[in-house]
Amino acid sequence: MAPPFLKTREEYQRLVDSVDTFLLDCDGVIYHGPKVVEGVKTVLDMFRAAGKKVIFVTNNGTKSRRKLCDTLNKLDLGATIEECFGSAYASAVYLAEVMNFPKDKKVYVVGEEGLEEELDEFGILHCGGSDPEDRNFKPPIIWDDFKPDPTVGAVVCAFDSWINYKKMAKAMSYLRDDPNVVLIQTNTDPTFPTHGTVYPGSGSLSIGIVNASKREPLVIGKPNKHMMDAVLAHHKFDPSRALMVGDNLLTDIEFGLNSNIRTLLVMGGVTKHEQIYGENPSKTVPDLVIESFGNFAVLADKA
Ligand SMILES: O=C(O)[C@H](O)[C@H](O)COP(=O)(O)O
Ligand SMILES: [Mg+2]
Repeated sequence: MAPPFLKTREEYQRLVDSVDTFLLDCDGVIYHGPKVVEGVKTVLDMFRAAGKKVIFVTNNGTKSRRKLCDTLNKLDLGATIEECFGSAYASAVYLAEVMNFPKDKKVYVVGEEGLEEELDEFGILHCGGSDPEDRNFKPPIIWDDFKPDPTVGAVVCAFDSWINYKKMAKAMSYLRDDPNVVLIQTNTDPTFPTHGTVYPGSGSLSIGIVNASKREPLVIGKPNKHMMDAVLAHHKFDPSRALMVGDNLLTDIEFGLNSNIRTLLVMGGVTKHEQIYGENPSKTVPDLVIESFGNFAVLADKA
């Protein structure tokens, strides 16, 4: 059955009254690229003033918790680092605390500074990433130039605006040459919303490495439990009074479903109206739908 589309002030109020903890996706819910979604500041201020817990949960692997917090605060959203979680952080937690990644091994990073920062926080050695040697690639490919680092024990792929053939070839060869080298993807989002449309996301960038290596990657970000484990290590909340708000059915809404948390889908991000209300709707169904998270701002208007 198609989920209810919330439209009235009364419907918004009833939902808000039933929630103590809001888990908020970022790209597509809080901001679109550099722009904050209209009404979101008012909504967050109102929720916090009412004593509600707000937790930001992004799959964006370019942002460390610190960077995510800075991004939110540049938009005047008053975030604290304790409220901020990302797939880069959850990946570092997984490597350090679940895998006990050896201190003398390195991660080959297909990603940016935010991921490197989180690895540094956990004392995990890394190479690749922002190293100019890997970023400044121009054809032709000089195959003999690549001297593999024998200490690489994992390849971690995140969103990487500098993705190039050299990085892909290096990542693939670490995986090809040593079955003990593990492949981790921070997240697999095919697209993300920005500048009024959608563009290739992290999953679309790392799929070539997955294909070439023929490895089954371990995926950390939403909808996987590793992301929720990272949040739950910092925050206790009653799942029956929590709400996962997101724009992506396969990451955010599945994440809520996997965690037994109600879900609210916002439009205007990566999901199209027909995926919910069309003739062949998605099998992933949110509990509720709203045009925008900013719509709750009408509740701040006492008139
Ligand atoms: O490509 C990516 O990494 C993701 O699409 C993107 O950044 C998702 O962020 P989220 O919507 O989870 O905040
Ligand atoms: Mg999103």
